[in-house]
Amino acid sequence: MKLAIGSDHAGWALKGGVIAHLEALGHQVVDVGSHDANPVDFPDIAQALTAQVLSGEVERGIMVCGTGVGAAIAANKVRGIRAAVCHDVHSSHQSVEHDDVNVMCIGAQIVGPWLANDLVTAFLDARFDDNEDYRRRVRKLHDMERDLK
Ligand SMILES: O=C(CO)[C@H](O)[C@H](O)[C@H](O)COP(=O)(O)O
Repeated sequence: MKLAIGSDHAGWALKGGVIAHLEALGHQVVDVGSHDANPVDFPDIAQALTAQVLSGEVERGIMVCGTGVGAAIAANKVRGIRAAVCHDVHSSHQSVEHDDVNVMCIGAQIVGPWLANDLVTAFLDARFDDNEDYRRRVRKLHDMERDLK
């Protein structure tokens, strides 16, 4: 899969290992930054990453910040993005299967490199389970987004 990955300074070191893992699995990875440990603001990186997803340049995105929380808040501000913090393997795949999540967020202060690799693998291996209930719920998310003032 072609995907985008981004991090702030807190997620930068973990991101390097995740990229190596994903490339070893054969994924094509677009790194939208940051590219060093200097402080950056996660909303700026989330904007660059979500733009890649919405343009169709990549299928999905992965954000790494300190906790995953700021990255998820930022990404969810963008119409068309369904982002989730995923720190366990079950949520990592079910978030795609049931909720059609397109941006996964992980916290480098919360998970280590081995678990991070398992999480992103579960996320990318998962496919939306296209049944009526899940479709209806995702449609309602779109409706809520459309009705935002
Ligand atoms: O986790 C984060 C946001 O939810 C960020 O990655 C930062 O770790 C957090 O905001 C702390 O920022 P700092 O500049 O590293 O103190």
